[in-house]
Amino acid sequence: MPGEDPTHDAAPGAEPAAELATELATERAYTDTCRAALDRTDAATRQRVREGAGVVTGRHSGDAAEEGVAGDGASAEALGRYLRSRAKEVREEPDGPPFFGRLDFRSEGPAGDEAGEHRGQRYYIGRRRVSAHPSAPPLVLDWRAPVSRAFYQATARAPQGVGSRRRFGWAPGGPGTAADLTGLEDEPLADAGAGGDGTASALSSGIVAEEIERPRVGPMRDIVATLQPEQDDLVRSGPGTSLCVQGAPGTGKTAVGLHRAAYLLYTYPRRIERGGLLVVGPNAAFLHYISAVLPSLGEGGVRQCTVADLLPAHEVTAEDAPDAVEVKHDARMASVLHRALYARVRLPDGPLAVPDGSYRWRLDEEELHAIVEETLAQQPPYEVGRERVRARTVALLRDRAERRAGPPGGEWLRRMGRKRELTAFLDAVWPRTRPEEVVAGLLGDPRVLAAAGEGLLEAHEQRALLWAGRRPRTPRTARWSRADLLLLDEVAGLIEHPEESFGHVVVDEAQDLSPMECRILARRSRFGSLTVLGDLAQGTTAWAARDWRSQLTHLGAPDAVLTPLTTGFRVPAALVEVANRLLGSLGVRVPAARSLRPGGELTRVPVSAPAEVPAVVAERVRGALEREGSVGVIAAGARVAALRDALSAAGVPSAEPGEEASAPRAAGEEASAARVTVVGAELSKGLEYDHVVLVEPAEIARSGPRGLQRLYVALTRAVSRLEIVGARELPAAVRA
Ligand SMILES: Nc1ncnc2c1ncn2[C@@H]1O[C@H](COP(=O)(O)OP(=O)(O)OP(=O)(O)O)[C@@H](O)[C@H]1O
Repeated sequence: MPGEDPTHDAAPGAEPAAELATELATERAYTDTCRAALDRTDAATRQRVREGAGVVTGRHSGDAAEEGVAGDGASAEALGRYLRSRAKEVREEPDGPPFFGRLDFRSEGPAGDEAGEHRGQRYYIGRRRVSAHPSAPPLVLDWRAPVSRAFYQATARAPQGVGSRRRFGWAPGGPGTAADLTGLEDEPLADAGAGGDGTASALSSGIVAEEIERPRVGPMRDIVATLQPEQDDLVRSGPGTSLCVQGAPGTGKTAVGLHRAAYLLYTYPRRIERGGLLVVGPNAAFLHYISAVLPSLGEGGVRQCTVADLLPAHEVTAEDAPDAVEVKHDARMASVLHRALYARVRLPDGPLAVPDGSYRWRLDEEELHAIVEETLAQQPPYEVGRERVRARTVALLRDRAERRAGPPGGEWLRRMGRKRELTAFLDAVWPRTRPEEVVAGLLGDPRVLAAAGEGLLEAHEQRALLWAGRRPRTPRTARWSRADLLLLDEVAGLIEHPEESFGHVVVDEAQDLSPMECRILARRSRFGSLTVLGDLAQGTTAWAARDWRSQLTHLGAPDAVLTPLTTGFRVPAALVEVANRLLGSLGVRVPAARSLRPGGELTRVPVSAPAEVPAVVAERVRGALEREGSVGVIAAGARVAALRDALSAAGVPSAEPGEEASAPRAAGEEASAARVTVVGAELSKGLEYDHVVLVEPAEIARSGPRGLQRLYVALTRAVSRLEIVGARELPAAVRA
């Protein structure tokens, strides 16, 4: 492995062996200095947390850096919170190399001028800032600091003042001590004069290539050491911009989204941390897979969940027929629910008389009409609307009173606002309600549904929605289905804006969200921005998006900047070629992927009889286990359980996605269960395995209306090898 050999043949600027050995010795000594500083900082942070107060040695050099001495109660509380989370991080932050890169800025020549204040400076770049003392100049800069940008962006053509870029190779998985530093590569930039762009130079780096080729076992890793320029551009876009990344499989969408989250938290801590940052993924296995990335970047406090986790916490005890599910996910339901809710508002049908001591104030029907109509026209949240009607009615009363006896005091206004007659009036024109009442009222009553759905829902769609057998007596006893929770959340959002609103939301596999699911996220990012990640070609749900603009509109970010990523870091060229054959049959227009990784092994394993498939799969898995890395068996969902049993019977126990590390295993089985995962094509989304055994692709292709998309997902999970096992013919769309 190149990384273990200090004399490995490094890219441009490789040093002769003796010089390299000297350089390595110097860098190892620097590693020791950094480690000692890190140990001191961590010990000091722990000490400070124990003391519970004091000056924070900000790890952030952005505007959080000087977050300081607690003055008032509020900032003391904030400081306490910060210290607690900092202490947690110190415990959680894994050891690892203290730096992965070095920049040497030029001191002379035109590039030296370009270097500006960094002229002649040398900077080490790592996952976190390292300094001997809070006020001492940093030994290592955080990768997110502004100057680190040049590490990712400088090229021979546009050196940005950088004379030379150094990359470091470390023993994989090691704690990052001096002994783990195994190699380095220098890339001269400023005097190269011509040739090369960022991508080319990164790819001629043995250290980058090795990182990309490294076998995958366990959860996803961060990619800070090898971020590519176009990825870095996305990662460093500001907090006010919503982004949408249309990325072919393995182009690093997920990685980019998570690194952007880390970047935003570092650069805009007040703005982003106050609102909170949310990462939304498609399922628990995926969330488990990505769960280690942000903590490895020092950001532990980010909420990572599915859309369903954000929904009201009702127990799901009913199941919908597929046609009902489809209507409930449809964007039209938002309008239907809006109508159903506002159908409760009634225009006043008479005057209002409010007693005040021995006197009675009288408001005319027309005046009251105007109040209700104007409030409706302003479209406030329902609950706000009710209070607005109350306030405006009281204002009318005040005008009356003023004309008669001069301005009344605040106490009088409060008394009027609480009058029984006024509340009765409000209950009649703008009654209080709850989401459960509105949704149960709609789905339980054909007349209510017909009125709210008129011109929006076809008769057969209304029939699909109606609770026939399970009509509850009260909303309290209603049995809710999974899709009903979407409706409840929608209505809750119409009644009152959700309390939970995030400063930034990263949404992965966003093509799969239904309009109603998108709206759940839109409601929770009203004052923030979004990073929307996905691939239209991988849309496998019944409602998957076919174009980004409408999806972005549902997500509340119609103006998001749409950027394609097409350079793949996972799937090698030979396998991308097979997957790309499917693109024309998927009903969407997306740019094809091109792989950065040459090679890849594709093996077709025909099986003579369907009954023999499981045994052949077991045999191939056993063969795959002889090589390094993870093995994924991907099949149509309905086949997964049987395959798992067959593998187990053949002595190759496997795990479910996300369970690899904790899979139960008998003596002697350690390696297999931790390395072999059997997963349905649908659930394989976002995951990757070094070796994929793809079982009966024809079955996957026929598994429902988005079967070909599911097959496209399955075909793009392999990092190195893909074996296609099956008794059936390959689907026509993938045949060469
Ligand atoms: N710059 C990079 N350096 C090293 N590895 C990278 C880089 N970019 C992406 N990768 C790796 O490529 C693989 C695919 O990345 P990721 O899962 O983020 O892609 P994706 O676009 O979300 O894929 P999919 O659409 O299939 O879910 C991961 O193992 C990731 O770590």
